[in-house]
Amino acid sequence: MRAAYASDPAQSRGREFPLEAALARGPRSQFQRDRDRIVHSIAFRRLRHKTQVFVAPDGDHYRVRLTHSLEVAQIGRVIARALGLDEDLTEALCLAHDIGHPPFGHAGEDALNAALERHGGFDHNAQSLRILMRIESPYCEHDGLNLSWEVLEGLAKHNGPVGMVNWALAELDAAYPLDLTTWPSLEAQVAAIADDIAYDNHDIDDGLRAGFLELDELLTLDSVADQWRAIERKFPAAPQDRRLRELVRSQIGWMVNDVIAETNARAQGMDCADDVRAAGQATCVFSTGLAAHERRLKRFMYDRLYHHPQQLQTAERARAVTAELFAAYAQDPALMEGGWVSRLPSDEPHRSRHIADYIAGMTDRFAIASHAAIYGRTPEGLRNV
Ligand SMILES: Nc1nc2c(ncn2[C@H]2C[C@H](O)[C@@H](COP(=O)(O)OP(=O)(O)OP(=O)(O)O)O2)c(=O)[nH]1
Repeated sequence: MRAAYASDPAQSRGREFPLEAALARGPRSQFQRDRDRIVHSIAFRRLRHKTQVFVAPDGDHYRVRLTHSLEVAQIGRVIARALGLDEDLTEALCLAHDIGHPPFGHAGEDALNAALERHGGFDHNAQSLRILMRIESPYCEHDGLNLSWEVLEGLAKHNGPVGMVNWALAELDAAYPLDLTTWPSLEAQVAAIADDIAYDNHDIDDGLRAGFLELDELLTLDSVADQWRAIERKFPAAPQDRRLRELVRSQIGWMVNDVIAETNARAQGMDCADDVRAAGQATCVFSTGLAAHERRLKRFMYDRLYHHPQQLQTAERARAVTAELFAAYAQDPALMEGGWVSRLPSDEPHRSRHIADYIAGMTDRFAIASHAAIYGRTPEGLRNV
């Protein structure tokens, strides 16, 4: 049953470019249409070759941004349904939340941010909106996918109210105001916490698979050790790899149930979606106990996996490759493919931002191939799994 504080597609604030009446009356709700526009986008398909944790992994079982986004959507839908929220809006937000990531994940983002230092910097969340509102343009009548206000609002405020507004977001917000200073809908808050639940857990799985993490190290975290002991008691004879899958599954279940209970309690008395926006604080959160565990887990993952010496080395290489691509296109824009050369603005900051848009849209493998074509050798030291 739809909760009073759920977003209602029939009450959507609309789109930047109004839909033809015939389209608006079709069989799908507005948020269903948004979800479908995202699934059919090129930017979404490119996520299959974008870094989650490991750059261009050779192993088929590692997460990439696409499989991560699908896992986020699965978790988001479970939470949304339990809370009576709009599942289509939640799913649209989960599927689109990483669309602005450049190649090589955070390393690529750091390099583009440095390249645009004098031109306002680069931020993957703002870039998601730039892609969806301006860059990917499958329609004849306007630029962008022309998504509902609620989807754009949720993406812009993936991390809550926006304090420091990046230039890209400022530009889009000026054209189509997104109320950046309030909290977003509960659907957006669910998508954000589903993102954390998904990567907190699948990165354990991938870290163990890659040999960057060891089970003994993980068991130094009390809550993980408790769950592991329960699994050992329940399945004393099961092979280790299955028990590890049970561990990840058990932790996801624990987190999901905790979020549902805590959010349910906090949302009591809210009568509409705008009550969530006006709450002045997050409504969809972990309980205090689980939040403390999750912080410890994240710290552990940064120390042992994301900032593992081998990962830092790869990141250094990825930053260099991205910076070298930027330098090459800045010096000779004709190296860019397709219509990117003919659309190149002549003035700054627009010229540099255009080049950053071109690079940010690349998959890991396209960036590696482009670098190889320009510099005459395949960049080394990027892959480690
Ligand atoms: N290899 C590597 N992976 C990282 C690093 N920092 C984060 N990650 C991975 C861990 C997660 O799978 C994922 C989390 O980053 P996201 O950009 O998806 O979320 P984050 O919370 O940083 O930002 P967001 O919520 O999107 O504003 O990226 C890093 O320094 N190196």
